[in-house]
Amino acid sequence: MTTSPSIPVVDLGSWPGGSAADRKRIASELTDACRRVGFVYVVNHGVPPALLDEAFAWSRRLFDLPLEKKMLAPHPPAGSAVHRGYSWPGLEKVSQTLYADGEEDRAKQVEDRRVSDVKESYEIGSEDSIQQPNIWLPAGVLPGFREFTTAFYWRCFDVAKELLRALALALGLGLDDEDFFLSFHSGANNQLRLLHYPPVEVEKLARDEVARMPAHSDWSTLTMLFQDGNGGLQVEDPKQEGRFVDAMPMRGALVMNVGDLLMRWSNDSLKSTLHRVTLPPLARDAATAPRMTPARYSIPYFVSPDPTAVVRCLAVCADARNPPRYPPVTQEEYARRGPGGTARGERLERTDGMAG
Ligand SMILES: O=C(O)CCC(=O)C(=O)O
Ligand SMILES: [Fe+2]
Repeated sequence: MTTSPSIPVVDLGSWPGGSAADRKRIASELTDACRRVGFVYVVNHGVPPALLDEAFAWSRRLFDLPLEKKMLAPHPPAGSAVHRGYSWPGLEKVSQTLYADGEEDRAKQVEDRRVSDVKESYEIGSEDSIQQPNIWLPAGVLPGFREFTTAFYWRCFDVAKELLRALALALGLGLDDEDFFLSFHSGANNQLRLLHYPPVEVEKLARDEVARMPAHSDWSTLTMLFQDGNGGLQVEDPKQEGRFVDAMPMRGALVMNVGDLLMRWSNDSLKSTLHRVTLPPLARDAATAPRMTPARYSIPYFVSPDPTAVVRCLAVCADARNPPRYPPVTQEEYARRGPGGTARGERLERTDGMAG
């Protein structure tokens, strides 16, 4: 399996216990990738391949359950602020309205989508979150699922903490204050998402008669994504608006991307890049294209600040010639605005009113 040339690869292997020089180099590589592309493959991140295989196996077991069993943990109806539990195929419709730089009132492009996404998902948060209580299947339906996924949630946060430390180090926040971002992230407001895209007709996907996940950015500080080997994730080319490149699967790697809040914190110097899930590369070749795409499983982990954390433009990212572009906002307020809330003059709309 290959990677995409335009998405950098960063090896985190010598980050823990590495020399100061090693850590600086890794931190700069990661942060440069966030500046240029907003997406980066991270290898040797510390989640063992066997644990990832187990996570995907639990995801398969969950989605293999009959619909009526999965519906025993239903995602709350549209309009609810709670984004937990099982979303059945067609419930969610991701769309994004793009606005000219920072201006909320001038629509540059308005997407009016009539099709729903052919995917199902299950959202898990921390057991400590009061605002976002988990919605579990009744005991006995998938024994072991709750225990595995809650432990996996915190395992992912261990990796996220190192990524947040590296970003703080390279941005030069204070005197080597690696823990700057961590002080806003207790981990309780993150979200683990299991995603399953069932096979769909290649022709229909190619003609936009069905969708998997249309272009959007994430609301998080950062997102870590684990994907299976089937492909389909695409990332907007930072040099050419509207052109998307494949983020090819790379076994064992995670794909990290900058979310809207980190972009806001960094005064747009780190990029929250549009991405989407569409036809996998194999299915685009007319000569060999199967009639149906393979199924796709992916596991994003959205890392967000605590609800009362104030996201304020970092002093090191602004000066007289480049003043702060956004007023300070709490995570809570930012999330509460829901569709129409702007991170960088963009809107992310979902049928359930929440986003990762
Ligand atoms: O399935 C994927 O690879 C993408 C998921 C994603 O972008 C999201 O859930 O925000
Ligand atoms: Fe996303």
